[in-house]
Amino acid sequence: MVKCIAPTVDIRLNRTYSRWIKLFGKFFSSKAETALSSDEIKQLIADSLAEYRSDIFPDGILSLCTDVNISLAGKGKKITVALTVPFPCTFELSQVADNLSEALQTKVIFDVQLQVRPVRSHEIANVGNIIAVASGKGGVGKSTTTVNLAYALMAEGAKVGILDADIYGPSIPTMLGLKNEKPTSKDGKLMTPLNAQGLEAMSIGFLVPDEEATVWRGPMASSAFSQLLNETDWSDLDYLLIDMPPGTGDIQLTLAQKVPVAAAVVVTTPQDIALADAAKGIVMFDKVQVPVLGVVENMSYHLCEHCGEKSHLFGQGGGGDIATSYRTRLLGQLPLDIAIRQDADLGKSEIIENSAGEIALLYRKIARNMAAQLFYQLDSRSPNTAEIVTL
Ligand SMILES: Nc1ncnc2c1ncn2[C@@H]1O[C@H](COP(=O)(O)OP(=O)(O)OP(=O)(O)O)[C@@H](O)[C@H]1O
Repeated sequence: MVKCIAPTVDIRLNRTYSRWIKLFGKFFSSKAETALSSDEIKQLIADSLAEYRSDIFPDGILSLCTDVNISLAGKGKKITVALTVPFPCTFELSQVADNLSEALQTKVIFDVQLQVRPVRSHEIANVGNIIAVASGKGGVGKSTTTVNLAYALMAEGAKVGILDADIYGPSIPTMLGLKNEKPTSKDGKLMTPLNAQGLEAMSIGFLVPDEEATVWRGPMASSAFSQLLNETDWSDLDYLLIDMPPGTGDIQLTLAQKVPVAAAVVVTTPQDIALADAAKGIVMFDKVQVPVLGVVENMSYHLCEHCGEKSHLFGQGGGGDIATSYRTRLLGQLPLDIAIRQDADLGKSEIIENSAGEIALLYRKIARNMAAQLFYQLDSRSPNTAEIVTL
């Protein structure tokens, strides 16, 4: 009988790469000195993807990816891992690929397809999941955070839109560098959203002068908002982020009820007064059965430009405490940083400027956490999926 020997390729594990050696465990110790067969390499990669653990992959990468295909080209000079993921996570997977490349001493690349399923059914055409970004108190950086999270989701691989529900003080046009722009319409019925570097945007600020909307009463403001939501020609978005008006009054409650929001994120600063209002925000979403994915703590700390020392100007630990008290989670913390303020004023974003910069990476991590939470908490196969409340 002829014994079939799998062809070997010139790939050996990198002995010095301790993190992955630990992961590969006994396989490494038996194989480190020998060239590996292509089947062994594929198995090794599959095992390491299954074993990998992080906040967004608590049960490994393979447990939730589909269409996984590992292929070797050019006699093992390049390994491609093709897979489909249910939430955007490009940066984390690129780090995994880098680690594998180093451990195997050959180029490993991930060919990632994103397939985000809507967790709540609704009538808004071409929109997957609607996420409300809210704050109990004004001025905590909710709009700035919404814009940066939108770009961060895009950098992680998603198609994203932003809807400015802050009818009384729309700041999204300025923050996207679209002040004085007007939406057009192809059919005279639906408005084509404006496009800011790939991010689709709609705001009352594009349609009426600021002073005009400021005097609208509640019902007028909420019907203007419904029109913006329903009469915009979005193009196949994975996520639509809604920049909610600050506060927890009637207008916010009406919007939270009227819009088929899949979930909400609450932005706060660590000051006591902001935290108390953030708590009211969480309670408001609870009331209308909109799950809160977590809290983003903005202006958490300041890093001294000269000595690098971290100072907590507005207090410390508040965002985490409130998340724990209200049984949600802290999605992340952002510094008080002049670059964030300047970008917002100039209609730019750190993520567009440099998607691998320090601040961009913080926003990207929060965006991944948010999208992963939406998937895990509200996976439509789970009994926790929100009921649609139609009023
Ligand atoms: N992390 C940050 N570092 C520095 N400046 C920030 C940060 N976040 C927001 N800002 C600045 O704080 C100001 C308020 O931000 P923003 O308009 O986003 O707040 P808001 O909560 O949306 O306000 P409101 O809803 O009351 O209009 C802006 O000038 C913005 O540039």
